[in-house]
Amino acid sequence: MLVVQNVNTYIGRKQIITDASFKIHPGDIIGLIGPNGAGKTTLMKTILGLTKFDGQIQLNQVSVTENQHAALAQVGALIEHPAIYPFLTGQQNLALYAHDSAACQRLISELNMTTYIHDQAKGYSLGMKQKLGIAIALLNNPQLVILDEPMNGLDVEATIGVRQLIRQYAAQGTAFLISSHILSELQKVMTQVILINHGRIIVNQSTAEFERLHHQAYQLRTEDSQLTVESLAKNQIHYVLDGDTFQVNSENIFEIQDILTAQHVHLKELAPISSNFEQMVVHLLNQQRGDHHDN
Ligand SMILES: Nc1ncnc2c1ncn2[C@@H]1O[C@H](COP(=O)(O)OP(=O)(O)OP(=O)(O)O)[C@@H](O)[C@H]1O
Repeated sequence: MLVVQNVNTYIGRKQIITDASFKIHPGDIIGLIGPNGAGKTTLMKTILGLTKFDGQIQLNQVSVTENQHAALAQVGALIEHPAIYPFLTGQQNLALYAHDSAACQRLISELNMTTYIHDQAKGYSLGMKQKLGIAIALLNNPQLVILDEPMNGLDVEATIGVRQLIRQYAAQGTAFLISSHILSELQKVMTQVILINHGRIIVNQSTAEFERLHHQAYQLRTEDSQLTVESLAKNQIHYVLDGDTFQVNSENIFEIQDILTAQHVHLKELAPISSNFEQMVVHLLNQQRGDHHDN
């Protein structure tokens, strides 16, 4: 559906995105993550034809450029601050974009906005504006929805509501590209993760693949802890021992199994320690910096 190929984005003379390539398919929920200033918003703006870039961006085989936006009719977006007219009511703001008023009413009630939708938007709180911005992005059954920090300012109930809406739309084929610093929140919905650092995509994987490949820690128990301690130490394999449970790094688990087999020590348990997505991301970014001290 969306193909981004060898894209370089420039702001002024500064290159912000370098050689970005990825695809988005119907129903994908892509979590776009990365440190402050990594280029997430710029990448989103580039897809929306709002920046200078070279390379190819195509939506359903139709090119998007800085001056060619026809393909974007099927794209809903919320980038930075929602584009809301303050002297119009929420309802009037939505009506500016809505093709189908019944679908618009459904969104208002799904996002719990009925009590204030007829008030002027200038009196809305941050979260109320955010919900209105999300509603605008979801109007008219878009094929692709781009959301920059959508959970900004949302309370718990609104966060759950937006999460459910994202899942519901994705199940019907809408694709999402969502940036957020709240990784635990993104983790609940995303099916694919794109990690960007210094304007370069360093990871583009399904969340299942990401967790499998970047899982750092495993726990293992054997039938002979003492012999296991001696064998691991002799082979200079780092471990932490708690009772009879060893915590080891994922990159060592095949070697450990070979060592234990050679010593005729049987495994009682070998299992990944429940994944902490945040730690995995920090570890990857630290690896990029050539620094291995995770916090
Ligand atoms: N209008 C601009 N003029 C100059 N530099 C810019 C402009 N907009 C963005 N940049 C630079 O581009 C880089 C990427 O910024 P961007 O806003 O895309 O990052 P981000 O990943 O969205 O960050 P954050 O998580 O803080 O929102 C930063 O170094 C930023 O300083």
